[in-house]
Amino acid sequence: MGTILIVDDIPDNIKLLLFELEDDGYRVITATNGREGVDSAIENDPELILLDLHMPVLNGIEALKELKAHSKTHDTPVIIISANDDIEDIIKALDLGAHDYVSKPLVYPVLAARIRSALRIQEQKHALATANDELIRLATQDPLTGINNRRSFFDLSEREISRAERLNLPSCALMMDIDHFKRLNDNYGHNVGDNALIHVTETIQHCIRPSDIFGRYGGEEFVLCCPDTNLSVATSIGERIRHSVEHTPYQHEQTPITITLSIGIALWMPHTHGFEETLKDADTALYAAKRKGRNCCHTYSDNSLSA
Ligand SMILES: Nc1nc2c(ncn2[C@@H]2O[C@H](COP(=O)(O)OP(=O)(O)OP(=O)(O)O)[C@@H](O)[C@H]2O)c(=O)[nH]1
Repeated sequence: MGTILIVDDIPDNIKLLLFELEDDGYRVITATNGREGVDSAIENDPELILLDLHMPVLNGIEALKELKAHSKTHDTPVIIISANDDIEDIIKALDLGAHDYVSKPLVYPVLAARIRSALRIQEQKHALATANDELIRLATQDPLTGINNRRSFFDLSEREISRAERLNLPSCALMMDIDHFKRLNDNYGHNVGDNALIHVTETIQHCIRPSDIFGRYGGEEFVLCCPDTNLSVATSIGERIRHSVEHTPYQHEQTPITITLSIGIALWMPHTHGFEETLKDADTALYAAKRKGRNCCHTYSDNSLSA
């Protein structure tokens, strides 16, 4: 059972309700004017608020406005307790976001049913929000490594590139592919391969800035978008990643397994072409790095951009 905050300036009203609600198993906290009520709601985070309309210091409508404007309480259901002739105020309160209202004299079983209904709806809202978060996570995260999947990488990097275009800033793409990963799978099994992918992900994460967009592009291929970054900085980022992966072996039981990366780097300049083109350039550079013998970085050179 949750906590209910009663805000009412008449002690006898509070006493009556408190007795009934506690009897139903709720924890009850109380306040005797709107000001106290808002402060108590922010401090105690109740599941529901019973708010009287006519009160000194801050009346019910003013208190409701404050509750709906505060990040800690804007989602807390509020049931207004009103007199029968409060029609205008009841309409105002519902328009301001009150969940429901009950008229005095209170009929407790009706109020109790409305409280249960409000709490049920609140619970469903939370469950929906959690399910929504989970859907977003599934749609954007690579399930093995937890980093951006390809689609999320594209979405986030497109957003950054639009910003870079507006601010006239260069950006870079790095394509990174584990060398001879098939051998690792063949020698140690697919599960060890999976754990090695997680290990490489974590090693790369230690080398990048929070503003960089990191994603898993495919099986053993990773991609990085570095906004506001020129080619010489991107080359040092690439070299830092390459060096770190090579010198942070994956520990399989007693055996350290050295993993290396080949990295292709390409520059994107504002007002030239889309970032997808730069990703293709980085991919071309990656294959040049593979041809050069692997475990190295190669920079795509297009004189019109890098000159
Ligand atoms: N364990 C594991 N292996 C994967 C995953 N995705 C792709 N792979 C494997 O990665 C390997 C990639 O092999 P190749 O494309 O031949 O490349 P490579 O062996 O890394 O060789 P080079 O890229 O040329 O250095 C294949 O054996 C895939 O099965 C995954 O999620 N987990």
